[in-house]
Amino acid sequence: MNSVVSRAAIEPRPQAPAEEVVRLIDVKRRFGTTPALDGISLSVMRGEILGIIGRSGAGKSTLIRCLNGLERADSGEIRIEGRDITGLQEQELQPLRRRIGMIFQHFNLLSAKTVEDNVALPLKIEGIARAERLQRAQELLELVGLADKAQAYPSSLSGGQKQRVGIARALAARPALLLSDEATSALDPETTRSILALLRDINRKLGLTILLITHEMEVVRGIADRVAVIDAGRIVEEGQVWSVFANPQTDITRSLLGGIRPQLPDHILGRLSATTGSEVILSVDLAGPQAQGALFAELSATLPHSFRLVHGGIDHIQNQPVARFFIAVPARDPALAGKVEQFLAARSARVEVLGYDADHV
Ligand SMILES: Nc1ncnc2c1ncn2[C@@H]1O[C@H](COP(=O)(O)OP(=O)(O)OP(=O)(O)O)[C@@H](O)[C@H]1O
Repeated sequence: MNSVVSRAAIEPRPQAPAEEVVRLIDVKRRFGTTPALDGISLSVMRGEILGIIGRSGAGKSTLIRCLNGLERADSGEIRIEGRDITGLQEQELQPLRRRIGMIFQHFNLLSAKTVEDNVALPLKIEGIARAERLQRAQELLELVGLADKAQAYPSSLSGGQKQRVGIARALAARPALLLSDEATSALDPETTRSILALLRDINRKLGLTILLITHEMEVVRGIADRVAVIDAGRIVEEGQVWSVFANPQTDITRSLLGGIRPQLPDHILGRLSATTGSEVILSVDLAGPQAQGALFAELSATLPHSFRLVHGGIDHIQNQPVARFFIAVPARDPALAGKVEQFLAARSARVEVLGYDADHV
């Protein structure tokens, strides 16, 4: 991964650590009878990466368009660096828009311009002299690992390289906020990881604030500090990424997490019965020190032969262990599953009885 960041490339302004770059208060936007945004309140602090995740139609694009002033909110406040933008005229919005850099799913590069000219374009619009803007473009291309592609045209670049150019261009005018609109959705998993690592690297070293809109939990997991889950124009869940992964509170979040958390294998799920079987199948969710695995050794010592591990694993999110296991408890002693459940719940595990495994021998 080529993501060595030079501090001089962006020259962040030193700021108080707890300053809000973005604040939304009860923002509403309706299209006919559809409430695209139905009372959104949220903050993004300077230097933070906030992931906003939701299914198709949840309101993500409307939120982005309201943030960059392309769409007007019907009511509520949208503050960028403390300034309410909701009542501003188009002319007044322009300098504020320059405080927001954007990267897009399809990169939006100008095909007739070189990489260097694409990156320098926001500075040209600002009226910066050519020599100065090309020097800045060169610094930024070094920042994103593409110093040797300055004279290339976008058509000769891979998707990952095009997005690196997009990131360099978004940073050209030294924005206070980087808005990422599904920026990795068109990329393969490996390229996605390298782009997320680059964004994380820039965020850590330079304190860049990032608001990242996505429908993929993998993206949130890879980069965000905090996550807000949006559904039908409302934030239905919000918190530290590891904590939301460990203990999702809504069905929407659970369904968005579905693809990346261990699930009971289909062949076992398919034969579960609600009433009878040789084993009771339990899911066990753990976070923090209890997720390190010692809990099952303890359970085994306290209640010998009380379970077998069926499936699952330990993940690490924001350096916190987050685990999900599926265990099978013999059903011949009807009280045993209850004892196991009690033992685990007393040690902060979230336990759910999924059913009886009818066919296991
Ligand atoms: N210009 C518009 N006119 C009418 N309805 C709209 C308009 N823009 C958005 N909507 C509706 O508002 C709701 C939210 O749409 P939005 O595009 O913000 O969702 P999204 O989360 O970005 O979805 P996707 O991931 O599919 O882009 C949807 O029901 C959509 O149909």
